[in-house]
Amino acid sequence: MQGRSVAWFRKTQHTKAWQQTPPTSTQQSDHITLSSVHLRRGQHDVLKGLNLHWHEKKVGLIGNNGSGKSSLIRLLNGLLLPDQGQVEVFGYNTQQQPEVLPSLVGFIFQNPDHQLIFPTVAEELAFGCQQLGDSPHTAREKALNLLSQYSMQDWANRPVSELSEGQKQKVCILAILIMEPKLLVLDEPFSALDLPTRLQLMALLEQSDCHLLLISHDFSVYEQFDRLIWLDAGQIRADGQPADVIEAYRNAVTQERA
Ligand SMILES: Nc1ncnc2c1ncn2[C@@H]1O[C@H](COP(=O)(O)OP(=O)(O)OP(=O)(O)O)[C@@H](O)[C@H]1O
Repeated sequence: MQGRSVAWFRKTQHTKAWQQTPPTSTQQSDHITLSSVHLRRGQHDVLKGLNLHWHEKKVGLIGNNGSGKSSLIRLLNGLLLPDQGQVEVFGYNTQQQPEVLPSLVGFIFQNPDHQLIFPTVAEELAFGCQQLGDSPHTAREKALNLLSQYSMQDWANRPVSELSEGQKQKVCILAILIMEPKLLVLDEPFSALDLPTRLQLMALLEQSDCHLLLISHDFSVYEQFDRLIWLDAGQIRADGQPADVIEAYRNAVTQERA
């Protein structure tokens, strides 16, 4: 997705849907389920009858370029809808109840510049709260509280444009976490970042209580993950403990190159 549309999505889609359509306890579940999902994009059958179900907190998604990872994650907040089959996120069908999804599912993309739209850090963080119905005063208080929680009080008035890439990505993550999504989806969020910054951001994510779905070509980030899914040409090729799935993927790539 291009940057402008990510910003647009955050600005327009994080509406007051949560207040308008509060999820009921009977509706909510801890599962995400894709049932017989077919997805066609352009001339490509990207997903071909995909069945996938998970409840684990930290799940990774790997696969070659073009295997369908980004398409799959866009099904989780209704940015894409399946041509056939169903997607249910915490009990909500993405076709039947799309209005609830922006409050449940947060996205972080590779390039923070595509996501950040306000001049200062505090304004950026407060924006999400205002979208969820807080007054400007309450939203700013929440932003300052969150910054203190992460020992970043002095970041409040820093101009976003003067932050490094890693610092911007940190602000992006906080700007989504402040909205308390139940699922946070990250598409290659660390690819431009050095090792210390990656470790710092992973630690930040691990402190949060939400479900994570992470796409990364850097497999070291999956060490502490509960589950890793390997998507190959729109189908699940392996699914299980990260170490096992990474080994299977590496072996397959090595054999295919031989
Ligand atoms: N906007 C689009 N219109 C048409 N086809 C698309 C579009 N975006 C992706 N595709 C096609 O869908 C298929 C899967 O792409 P997708 O971006 O989901 O793969 P990916 O696994 O995320 O790849 P990468 O690792 O390179 O980001 C590819 O064949 C791609 O050409």
